[in-house]
Formats: sequence, structure tokens, C-alpha cells
Amino acid sequence: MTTKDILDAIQSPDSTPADFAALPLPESYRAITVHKDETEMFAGLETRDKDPRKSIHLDEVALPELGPGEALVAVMASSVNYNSVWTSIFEPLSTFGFLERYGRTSELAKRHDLPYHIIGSDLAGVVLRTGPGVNSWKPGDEVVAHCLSVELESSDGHNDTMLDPEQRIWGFETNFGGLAEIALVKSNQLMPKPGHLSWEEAAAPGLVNSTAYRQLVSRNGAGMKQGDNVLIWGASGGLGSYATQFALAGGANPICVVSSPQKAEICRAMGAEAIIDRNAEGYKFWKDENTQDPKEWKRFGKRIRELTGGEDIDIVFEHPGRETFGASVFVTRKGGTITTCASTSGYMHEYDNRYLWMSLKRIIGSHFANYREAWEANRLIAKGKIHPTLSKTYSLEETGQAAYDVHRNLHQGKVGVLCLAPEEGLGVRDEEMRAQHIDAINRFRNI
Ligand SMILES: C/C=C/C(=O)SCCNC(=O)CCNC(=O)[C@H](O)C(C)(C)COP(=O)(O)OP(=O)(O)OC[C@H]1O[C@@H](n2cnc3c(N)ncnc32)[C@H](O)[C@@H]1OP(=O)(O)O
Ligand SMILES: NC(=O)C1=CN([C@@H]2O[C@H](COP(=O)(O)OP(=O)(O)OC[C@H]3O[C@@H](n4cnc5c(N)ncnc54)[C@H](OP(=O)(O)O)[C@@H]3O)[C@@H](O)[C@H]2O)C=CC1
Repeated sequence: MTTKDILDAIQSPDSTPADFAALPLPESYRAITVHKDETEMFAGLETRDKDPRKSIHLDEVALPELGPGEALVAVMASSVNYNSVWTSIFEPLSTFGFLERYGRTSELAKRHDLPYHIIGSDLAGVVLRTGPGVNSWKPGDEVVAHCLSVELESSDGHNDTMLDPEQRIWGFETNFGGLAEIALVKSNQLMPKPGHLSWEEAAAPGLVNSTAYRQLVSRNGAGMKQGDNVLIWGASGGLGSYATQFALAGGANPICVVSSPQKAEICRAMGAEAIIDRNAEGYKFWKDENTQDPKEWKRFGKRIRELTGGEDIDIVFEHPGRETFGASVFVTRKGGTITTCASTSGYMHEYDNRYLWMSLKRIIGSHFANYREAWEANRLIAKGKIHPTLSKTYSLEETGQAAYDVHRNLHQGKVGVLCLAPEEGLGVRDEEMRAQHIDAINRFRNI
């Protein structure tokens, strides 16, 4: 039995759940990995010079044993997230430390502590097998998976599953991720694949869409409301392209920051009107490595006021971190919110605290999304209210290049990876709904 037989079953319109359940599983499959004995390979290099094409491998790996509450999924497509960039450059930490720590927690978790890490935190595919205790999903189900892995044995996470002390991001802090022909997930990660999308389109939103939903829309994040002025950094990037859509769909006013005319055009095409090209306008929030320039914060704030008719920002959607955080705190209005989920340019932030406390602003930390938020974010995709922002797809062999593009900010929106899918465009089950949204679905393609 090979993965080719699995693909044949997925592509045959006559396959039944019983056929999938009867398919023998292969002993091994192809997967994107980083290697434990290479964690020092970039020692001494600047972050931007660490090249994912050197650390990312395509290996034949053994099929993991299936445990209770879990599912093995045939992955048709996945996508590149920035967390896979972090894994591939071993920053800020090697992810093998996460796998070792997880492996110490239980006999079953030991499976994850391997000398290779199969990465990837998104997938669209077909359930092959479910473990004991799984009743809601069966072989043959077409699914996407969100990346929240929790044990839920502690009461800490019972209200908000992101607060579980054993909370992990699948394919980053666990093994057997989505950039592979087969993935292992907890069955609670599974959600129905939106029928109007192809495999690669369905695999693109998961991680970033759910994160943007919690960070911006959910009451656990900024709790955005109609009319809010929302400053969105990287508004055509992975997170930002969903934050922009949420702002527009929710009746807010996105102020989109991008770094090129093409990216400005994409934001315009999504429906945004207030756009700042940070490159063209030349903002330099830091005079040197240790000194910020409040005059530049003010110039930036003045530009925002020009675009809003004199209003300041209700919510900043933050993720660049060190480079922008001082400016983000400054331009927020009295009582406004800065919500942050990352620090791409450096995690030691500096801001003038007088502007925070005197103007009663709040900083909210946000990370991925709880089970319910991930489900709600996927539901909005399935209903055609929010659309994938896939720009380009790569083959599994080219994943290193795909991660390199994201690392060097050469991409737009989301970058997809075909795993078992032999070509783009397969897996659409609802052509009528697709036709209604085709322009929005293709908005980021080939730019
Ligand atoms: C969905 C996609 C998401 C993304 O893309 S996010 C971007 C990528 N992710 C990242 O960049 C994050 C990578 N992760 C990390 O950098 C680390 O993961 C953290 C810094 C988040 C945490 O590191 P840790 O190793 O868990 O923590 P410690 O700072 O090294 O220290 C843990 C020790 O500190 C003790 N401790 C914790 N809280 C307290 C406290 N309040 N008072 C005193 N001690 C405390 C603990 O017990 C433990 O101790 P003991 O070392 O002895 O085991
Ligand atoms: N905690 C969580 O749950 C999550 C965290 N993340 C983290 O968020 C970060 C962004 O992820 P994602 O959106 O997918 O990445 P992308 O690279 O797709 O998009 C980020 C965009 O931010 C802008 N940007 C990058 N650096 C700077 C800078 N120094 N100053 C201003 N703008 C900048 C760029 O847009 P432009 O050049 O057009 O301005 C870039 O396209 C990563 O660090 C990732 O690890 C992501 C998802 C979930």
C-alpha cells in the first residue's frame, strides 16, 4: 500500500467511508522536516541570512501510531505559516526543546520526541483513521484542521481552551504536522472543509484566520465593533489579509499599512480605502538600534488623522513588534487597545508608558484561538463571508523555497503547498457557491 492508493481513493467519486476504512495504511510517507542534528547550522548568522532552503528537508518518515482521540489525515494541501519559518531558522528557540518537553509528559506524547520535526500547522484533506473514542469523524470525511493541541486535564483551560497549561501549536510545538502526505491530529482539531474551495484554498486560512479572529473580533481580543478605526500592520500579509477582511465585514474602518504599491492595490481590491505605504512614506521609528524617534510617531499619527478625518486609532492589530510597537502605542486613541500576537522584528519592545497610562490605553496579548474561536473563524470561510488569500502554491519538494519567500517578505497573502494533491483546483464540491465568490477567492492569485 502506498500514498498513491490513498490518492486514488480520494479522487474516485465512488469511494465510500467503508472503502477508506478498509484502505491499508502505508508504513511510511513523505514529510517536510527539520533535523535535530542541524540546530546549530546557522550559528553566528544574522536572522535574515538564515536560509530555510538549507534546513528544510523532504524525508520518508515512519507512520506514527494512532492514539485515543486522534485522527490520521491524508493531507491534500497545506500552507506555509511564519511559525515554520521560525522552526527552520531555529529562532527564537529550537523547536526540538518543545518536542522533548512534550515527550516527557506521557507515554503517548513520547512519540513526538524524535530526531526530526515534521512541521506545518495547516491542512486540508481526508480522514483515514480515527482512534478510540472518536465518534464525530469517520474515514472519508473531508476536513481542515486547526492547530490548537490541548490536553484539557487541568481546569485552567476549561473556560478558554487557549489557557490550558498543556496548550501547544500542532506542527510547531508538536510533531507530525501538516506539511506532509499524512498528518496526526487530535480529532478536536478537525473541522468541515468548506465545499466551495479547492484543497489548497481550504488549507490557506486556518492558522492566520483563526488568530486574526481572536485578536481582533473576539471578546478575548480587542472585541472590535462597528465604526472602529483599526490600524492593521502588514495588511496584505498572512494575518493582515484576514484582519482587513474582518474589519471590513464588521463595519469597521481599516487603516492598512503595507510596503509596496502592489500590496496597496490588493488592500484596495479587498475594499479598504485608507492605506499607508510605509516604504514610500519612509517612516523611521528608530534613529539607531536603541533610540526611537517620537517625531516619526507623530508624523505617522498625522497621516492617520488625514485618512480618518481627524480621528485616532481605536484598535492596533500588532505583530511586527519592536520596530513598530512604540508608534502603535502612540497613535492609539484615549481608551483604545493595542492587541499583539507576535514580534517579528524583535520581542523586546519599547514604548513611552506615559502615553499608555495617561490615555488609559490597553495592551492585550493574544495567541492563536480557542477551539470555539477557530470553529467560528472556519464557519465564516465556509459561509463565504471571509475568503482565502492564497497567492501562489508550491509542491512539497519546493517547501524550502516557499518558506524562504515568507522569511524574506517576498510573498503576498498566503503561500500554499500541494501535498498529495497532484495539481491545483481539485476538491471543489459546491461549484454554485464558488461561482458567487470567485473574484474574491482569486483576489490574491498571481500578483
Ligand atoms: C499559531 C502560531 C503562532 C506563532 O507563529 S507565534 C511565533 C513563534 N513563537 C515564538 O516565537 C515563541 C517561542 N517560544 C518561546 O520563546 C518560549 O517558549 C517562551 C519564551 C514563550 C517560554 O519559554 P519557557 O521555556 O516556557 O519559559 P522560561 O522563560 O524559559 O522559564 C520557565 C521557568 O520559569 C518559571 N516561571 C514561570 N512563571 C514564573 C513566575 N511567575 N514566577 C517564577 N517563575 C516562573 C517556570 O516554572 C519555569 O521554571 P523551570 O525552568 O525551573 O522549570
Ligand atoms: N501568536 C499567534 O497565534 C500567531 C503569531 N504569528 C506571528 O505573526 C507574525 C506575522 O505572521 P504573518 O502575518 O503570517 O506573516 P507575513 O510575513 O505573511 O505578514 C506579515 C507582514 O507584516 C509586515 N511587516 C513585517 N515586518 C515588518 C516591520 N518590521 N515593520 C512593519 N511591518 C512589517 C509585512 O508587510 P508589509 O511589508 O507589506 O508592510 C509582512 O508582509 C509572525 O511573527 C508569526 O510568527 C502568526 C500567526 C499566529
